[in-house]
Amino acid sequence: MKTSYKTRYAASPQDVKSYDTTRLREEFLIDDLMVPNKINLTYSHYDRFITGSAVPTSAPLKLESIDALKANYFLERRELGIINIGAAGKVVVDGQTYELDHKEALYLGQGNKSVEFSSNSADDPAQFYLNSTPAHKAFPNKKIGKNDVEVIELGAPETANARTLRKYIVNSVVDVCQLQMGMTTIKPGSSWNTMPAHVHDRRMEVYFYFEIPSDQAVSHFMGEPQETRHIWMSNNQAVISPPWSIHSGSGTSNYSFIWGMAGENLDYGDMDHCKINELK
Ligand SMILES: O=C[C@H](O)[C@@H](O)CC(=O)C(=O)O
Ligand SMILES: [Zn+2]
Repeated sequence: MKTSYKTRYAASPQDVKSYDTTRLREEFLIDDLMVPNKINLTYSHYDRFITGSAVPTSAPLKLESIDALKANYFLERRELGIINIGAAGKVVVDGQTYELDHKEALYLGQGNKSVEFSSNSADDPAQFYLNSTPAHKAFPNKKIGKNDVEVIELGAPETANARTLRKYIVNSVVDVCQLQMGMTTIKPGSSWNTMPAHVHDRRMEVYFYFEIPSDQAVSHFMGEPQETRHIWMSNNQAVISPPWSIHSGSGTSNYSFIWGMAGENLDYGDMDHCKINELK
């Protein structure tokens, strides 16, 4: 069995106030991503959002259904977003092959029965990051190449938050039920993402941090705006952000991250911003 999964339940902000470092990490940190020759998944009860990775080496990896879905196949009642952060690879979906180069993405709609991941080179594998959410309507599969994304420049060097945000799977690029995904890259010399911070109680979010140098780290900030906590993150780790929580981070170097969201609406701009000098 090359597919395994863990379950994470939803926690209330009242409870999270009393969590120590260990408990906070047990509930929110995902630290088993990008393991070669495995599909590792985390099933969160926040919006039933699945976060995972597939790193095929010499043999392809098949996306199998997991017991938590009680489904005949993984995408029976789900949609899936895939972003490749490794070398070139392929995703074969019901006989159709999609070539995914570094930082290319694929949206798969509900109803696809067979999904198989492979790398073009076993020594330099593809690294597929996966986000999946419940879906009850089948939208067409779509590859999103580097030229298909919507690019926004945010922040400034003076406030150490200069970054480039790329929207890959949003409803202006591809038809989706509820999944949204994109990638943000912090510019050299800057460290802060998503600052000014925001919450969006309509949607939960998962952040996957990558391109962090091995001797550096990112401190991820979570919690209600007036009751924040932090989690130190290493390269290729993800963190679940409850709908009531801010999700912001500051690195000891620059880095990139993939954000994925699901919930009540598809309005990317629906955020309640927090005043920086009012955070606690
Ligand atoms: O709700 C939106 C998400 O938190 C991210 O898209 C924000 C982000 O990448 C950034 O500002 O750096
Ligand atoms: Zn957000």
